[in-house]
Amino acid sequence: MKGYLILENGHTFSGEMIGAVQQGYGEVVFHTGMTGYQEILTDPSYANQIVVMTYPLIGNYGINGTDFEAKRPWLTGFVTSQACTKPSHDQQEKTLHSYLEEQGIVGLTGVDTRSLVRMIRQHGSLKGYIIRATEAELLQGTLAFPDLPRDLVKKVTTTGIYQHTATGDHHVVLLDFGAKANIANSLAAHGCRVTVVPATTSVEIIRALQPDGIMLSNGPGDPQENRDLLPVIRELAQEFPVFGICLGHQLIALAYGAQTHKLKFGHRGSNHPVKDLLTGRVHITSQNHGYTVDDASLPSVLQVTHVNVNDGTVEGVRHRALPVFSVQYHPEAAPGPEDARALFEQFTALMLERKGQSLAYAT
Ligand SMILES: NC(=O)CC[C@H](N)C(=O)O
Repeated sequence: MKGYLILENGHTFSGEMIGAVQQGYGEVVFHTGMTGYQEILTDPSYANQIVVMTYPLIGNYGINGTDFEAKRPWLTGFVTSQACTKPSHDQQEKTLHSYLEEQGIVGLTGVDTRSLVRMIRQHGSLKGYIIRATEAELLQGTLAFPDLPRDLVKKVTTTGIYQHTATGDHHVVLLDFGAKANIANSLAAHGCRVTVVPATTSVEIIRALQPDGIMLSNGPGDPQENRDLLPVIRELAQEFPVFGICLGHQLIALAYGAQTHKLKFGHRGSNHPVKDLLTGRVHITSQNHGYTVDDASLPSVLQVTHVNVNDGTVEGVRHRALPVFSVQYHPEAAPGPEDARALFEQFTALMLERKGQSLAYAT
């Protein structure tokens, strides 16, 4: 069935509908990874976005039963140049098409993604619809492009407290702003017992859980929508080691008075070079963010620890006096390289130090 991606700047791209045959509306963003589409489909940070894959062949290893980042996708559409209909992998359980269909997500394939991505790079991110060609013809000229829903963190966060892992040397309370499963998995792999709590959990409840450290997760939307969470983060940082990833990083920066702004078209891919200013080493990182922390707005209590080699934006900070640090990229990878896994060791070292057992900032 023929379908269109209709952008707010008036441009239309045609293709074939896959997945659920319905309308999808969102911010159209692109991801440059060659693999990792299953993790991208289920990363809650993509809520209300239509994701365009720049790599031309997507779906060739199918969908397996293990690589999900969340129970369901939160994105509103998925665009490819070519969607593979006959995947081949020993763990493959279903095709990309059947997964999208089952999850009620619309996709469009056969799209000229090179020219689409060039347009997004020139204009900045754009809102758009995926829509059946017949429906689009009926609606011609009448489509409105309203602002996208706000406060997405409260939509995607867990509704209740739960234990991800029951045993471990350090008890980490993970504030779920739309957390990818691999954050809790990476913590567990580094010897942590993980309790996941809703984004709006109070300091009193978190304290009663007796954590050794606090993890602030990734999550969707504009970080500035979450100002109500900042006092909680500041208070937790006085008592516990805190590690923030992506949205968690942006919220730490906002909590200490920095500003964030929207990037022209964001960073989404699996090979973004980031320089660690403390060691001089460059790591290849997995990224997915549309906003960034303003370097010039950082208060003196926060030190920039990482920068993006491509565009110089802030990729990590640490507090000068407290055991609080964060990165804009994804050390839990999935999809992506594993260069940055040592950050989890840094976090466990800080928790050990709090217990009076070791030195912090092991390098
Ligand atoms: N992956 C994330 O946590 C993204 C953070 C934020 N929503 C952004 O787009 O910048």
